[in-house]
Amino acid sequence: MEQTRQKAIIVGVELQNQTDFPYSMQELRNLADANSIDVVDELSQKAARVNPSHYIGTGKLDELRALAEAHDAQVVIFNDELSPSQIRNLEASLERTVIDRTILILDIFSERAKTREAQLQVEVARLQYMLPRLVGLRASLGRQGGGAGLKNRGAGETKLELDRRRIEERITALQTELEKLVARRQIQRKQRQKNEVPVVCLVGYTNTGKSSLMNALLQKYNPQTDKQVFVQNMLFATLETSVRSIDMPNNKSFLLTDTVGFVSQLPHHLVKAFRSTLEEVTEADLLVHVVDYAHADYEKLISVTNETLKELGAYDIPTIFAYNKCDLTEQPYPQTEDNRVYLSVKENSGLDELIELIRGHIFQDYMECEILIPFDQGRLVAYFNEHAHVQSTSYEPEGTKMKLECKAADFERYRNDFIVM
Ligand SMILES: Nc1nc2c(ncn2[C@@H]2O[C@H](COP(=O)(O)OP(=O)(O)OP(=O)(O)O)[C@@H](O)[C@H]2O)c(=O)[nH]1
Ligand SMILES: [Mg+2]
Repeated sequence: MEQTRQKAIIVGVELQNQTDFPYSMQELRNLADANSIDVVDELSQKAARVNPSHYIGTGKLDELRALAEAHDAQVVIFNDELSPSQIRNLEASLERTVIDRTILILDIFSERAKTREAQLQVEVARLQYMLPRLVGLRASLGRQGGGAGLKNRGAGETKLELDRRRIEERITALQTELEKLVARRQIQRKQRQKNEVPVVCLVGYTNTGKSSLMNALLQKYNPQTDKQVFVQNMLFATLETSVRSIDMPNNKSFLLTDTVGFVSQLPHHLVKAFRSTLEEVTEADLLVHVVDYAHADYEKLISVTNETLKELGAYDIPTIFAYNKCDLTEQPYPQTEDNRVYLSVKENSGLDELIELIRGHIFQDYMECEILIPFDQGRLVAYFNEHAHVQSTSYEPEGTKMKLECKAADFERYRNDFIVM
């Protein structure tokens, strides 16, 4: 049964010289919507800084109270992370549930988390956020007892007894469990590194089509696979990292990683908790930055993603751009321009162009050569058949002649075992 959606007012402070304010309020609306909350009105204030006690000034606060009453809105959502005392003061003054941007994102994450690792990460982030806010978060804390999401708001108000110590103990226990999972993931990653298969990572703002792109490439190159990933038209459909091998013809393959989408002001605790998941990004050989080119604010979304990458320490990894959803724009596609491919994953158009660009980046160190392998080095013939793209093979009196495209590193490694023609 459809639950009755809560009504909320969103509130933001526009700082001086802030250029992205309207956009950030829109994003807050989307986050509320993803949490099944209806935004019925919004209130903003221009100020040099956020009011330390009540986020907004006294006059605005009166205005906000009147607005909430007029709309019968049970919830007020603030566009930044509130301090513990701000939450306390605002709840006392508004007599309504007070939510900030951070808890909104945390709630979406906890509702979406499917794997144990993602669930642990979200819960750690959420508990760390709550710890200093125990007194303020009267209503919000109730949710802890009843599980994820805002749906249980109010129902657990009496469960406030979860005291600081129990929360701290719980964080420790969760972190211990998490470390075990992380260790396992790191072993897998080391194994992959040893295999020297290049790693390409899809990054981008949430809902731009990263997972769709992953599925389309899998469909194209590994059609027999049943390892498709989850796609949905919503914020943060993906919270877990998936790694798939894309096996192209010519014995060339790479690993493609799909991961969580970004949003502006991704809460600090969350980034920290997801660090192990996101480490995959920092160790990639190439990033494919997926852009929703049909989004009115796509440039802003690109810079949000770049900011997040910088925060993760992944800013200097070679990057190419996939301008997706061109089917919804006037832009001609498929088309490649420098480091950019205009494409539509939905229409299956532009995938070849994208793959070409990816290949150009990760297989730069491939070379073409013609070699003669003496018969006593027969194992090399087998090796190149498996690891290189062999264009022709012929058998000469002195050995096997092969024309092939192989890794420059392989060429160097076996340089003394064959004769270059
Ligand atoms: N019109 C159009 N829609 C697309 C295209 N590619 C993806 N979509 C849709 O965009 C929505 C989001 O796709 P996902 O692949 O889940 O996006 P994502 O980037 O993985 O999102 P998160 O995991 O939330 O970060 C889905 O509804 C897709 O069907 C495209 O080329 N054109
Ligand atoms: Mg996804």
